Amino acid sequence: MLIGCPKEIKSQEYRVGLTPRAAAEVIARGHKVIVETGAGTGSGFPDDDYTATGAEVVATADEVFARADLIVKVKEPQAGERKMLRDGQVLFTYLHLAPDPDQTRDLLAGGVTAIAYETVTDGRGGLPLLAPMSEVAGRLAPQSGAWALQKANGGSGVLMGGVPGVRPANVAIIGGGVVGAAAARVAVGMGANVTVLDRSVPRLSYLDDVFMGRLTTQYSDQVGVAELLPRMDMVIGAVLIPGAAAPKLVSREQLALMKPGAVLVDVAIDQGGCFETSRPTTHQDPIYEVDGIVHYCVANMPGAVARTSTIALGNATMPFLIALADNGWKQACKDDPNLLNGLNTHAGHLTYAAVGEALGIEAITPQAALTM
Ligand SMILES: NC(=O)C1=CN([C@@H]2O[C@H](COP(=O)(O)OP(=O)(O)OC[C@H]3O[C@@H](n4cnc5c(N)ncnc54)[C@H](O)[C@@H]3O)[C@@H](O)[C@H]2O)C=CC1
Ligand SMILES: CC(=O)C(=O)O
Ligand SMILES: [Mg+2]
Repeated sequence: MLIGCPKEIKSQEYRVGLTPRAAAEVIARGHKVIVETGAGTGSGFPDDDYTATGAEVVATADEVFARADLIVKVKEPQAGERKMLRDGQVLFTYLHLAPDPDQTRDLLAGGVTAIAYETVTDGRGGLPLLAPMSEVAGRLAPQSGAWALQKANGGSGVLMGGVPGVRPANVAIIGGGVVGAAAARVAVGMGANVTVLDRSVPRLSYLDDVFMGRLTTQYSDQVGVAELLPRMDMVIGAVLIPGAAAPKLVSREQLALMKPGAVLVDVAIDQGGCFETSRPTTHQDPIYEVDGIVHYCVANMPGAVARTSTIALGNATMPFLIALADNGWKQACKDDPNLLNGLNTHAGHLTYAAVGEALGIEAITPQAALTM
């Protein structure tokens, strides 16, 4: 199989979908690899690292898209990339379709077989291809939020850890999954006073256990969130209902409950965001203010630490990439129901129910797609 990896073109996205190690692995199994020149540079992998594995480095994304059977990427295909995708081509990347009707329409119109990293499962209730980037974004969230709290950035001027005699920042993390736990770890480490909210009591028990009294857990309901807001210096949004549009947990009206210069970090922005006033921002222009509250809503946070993120993502995608290359997408998905859960579009059909519900498009089952 010919596997193609273009250079990412989303704003300030320095990750790459295929590491030289992954290229070496599939080439050793008899496959061919083409990589766009410069694709790995932002992650510290020059073209030579790819050519050393036997991969072919080509000058343009057009050539990668025109020749490859399987395209491996990081971010959802941008409008220009979607024009280059072909009927029957397999795309393996993050998609986040629920809040993105334009992308969904283009993938369906193009007849692309698209497997979304964020909905591949592991059979233990986890999302193995989302988790590594959630670990990164979670660790970054308090750091980015602390920067936004600084006066020069519009924040209230509160230091995360306080100082002797002055209280630390109050930080609420809504959603205690992978992002939430990683964010808690860093926020606690910075000395903040941390509360984690979740709807899963077993998850709250787990966090209560592992943090051994260094944070507070709270069941997440509307009244509880509203009661917390007036005291918080920072609220980190980290909820997920897999594949679905994020539920809105803080309304615009509720911003008035918050302290002026408090910060909202909406990590769930890639699924549409969990605060009503969130809209996606970029690393170039990461924050904006609504009613005196600073919003940080970067949809590709891990791109900021591309070296770490690319290697972590490459480790996680490698076994699935090998299965797709060795067996073809259909057999690989028949063999592995967890990979099949990643299928979001095939031959003009949407194959993920939660995306269909969010966008009002009828979805078929992924099993039905295997018969087409
Ligand atoms: N902006 C970025 O660059 C990145 C964003 N993400 C996003 O972060 C979000 C969280 O991802 P993970 O932590 O991996 O998901 P996860 O599935 O590990 O955790 C989500 C948690 O949210 C909880 N939850 C669901 N509804 C809730 C509610 N109404 N109130 C409180 N908790 C609720 C669930 O019980 C679960 O514990 C996702 O939208 C993901 O795509 C992940 C990586 C990078
Ligand atoms: C998860 C995701 O969208 C990202 O890492 O950018
Ligand atoms: Mg994203």
